[in-house]
Amino acid sequence: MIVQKYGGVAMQNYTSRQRVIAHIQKAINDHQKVLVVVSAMGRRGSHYATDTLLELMPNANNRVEADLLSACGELISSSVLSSELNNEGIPATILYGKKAGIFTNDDYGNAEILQVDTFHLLEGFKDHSCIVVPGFQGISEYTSNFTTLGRGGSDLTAVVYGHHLNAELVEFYKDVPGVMTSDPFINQGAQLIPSMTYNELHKVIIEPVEIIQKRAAIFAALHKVPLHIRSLYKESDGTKIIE
Ligand SMILES: Nc1ncnc2c1ncn2[C@@H]1O[C@H](COP(=O)(O)OP(=O)(O)O)[C@@H](O)[C@H]1O
Ligand SMILES: N[C@@H](CC(=O)OP(=O)(O)O)C(=O)O
Repeated sequence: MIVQKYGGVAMQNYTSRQRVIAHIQKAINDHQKVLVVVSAMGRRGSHYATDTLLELMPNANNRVEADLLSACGELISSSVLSSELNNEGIPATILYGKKAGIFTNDDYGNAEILQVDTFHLLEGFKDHSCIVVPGFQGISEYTSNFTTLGRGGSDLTAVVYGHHLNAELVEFYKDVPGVMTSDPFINQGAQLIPSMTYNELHKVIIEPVEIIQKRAAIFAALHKVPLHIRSLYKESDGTKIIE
């Protein structure tokens, strides 16, 4: 069983999601079961991207409402992908809200995960090779409100599931070949790093555009979750994060 995470760029349109579906099919062939964590579609300006949704509430002073609004992006994305997988003949199911099992405190916008309940995921895998879950969100243990896990938080969702489900691997499909010596969109001479330690990964996570969310990298290092960061588009081997 593996976990795959697809970010906003991978989920942005039908064509990119066709690549997502091809990677999921391959994962089912190779690993039998795959948990797919998705982010909201696209970047600022795309209809359902997190930043676009948040523009609907420019003066948000109620963090309950802001988190509910942001969580909608991943709910849209996961429902669309699950439907497209089924249309392609890949029987997938979607789990969200309490059934996704990520329970948090009430620190809206940057909630802390208090408990992970994998019951419904394990039940789902009895009948399905593929389960799709919206990333970036949890449910408050105290109020049952939607909460979010900090910007870039779908990475954390994926790593947390990887740990609690004892996944063989957590894969991240990005718009870069893997982790490079620096951001290739800034430095064209950047080189792919084929493998690195958790410590080395930590050093290349530089704001504002983090290759992987810092909280996710810290959690992965703490629990030794095996990570593979790779390209959605190119048949590159990407970067393996090893101890
Ligand atoms: N060292 C690095 N190697 C590769 N990409 C990097 C690096 N540092 C920053 N980045 C940036 O990280 C981005 C990928 O992260 P992100 O956009 O959060 O992915 P996604 O949302 O698709 O999961 C790349 O588009 C790139 O601009
Ligand atoms: N959509 C959320 C969560 C996330 O992880 O997105 P992405 O995987 O596209 O970075 C955000 O923009 O913060």
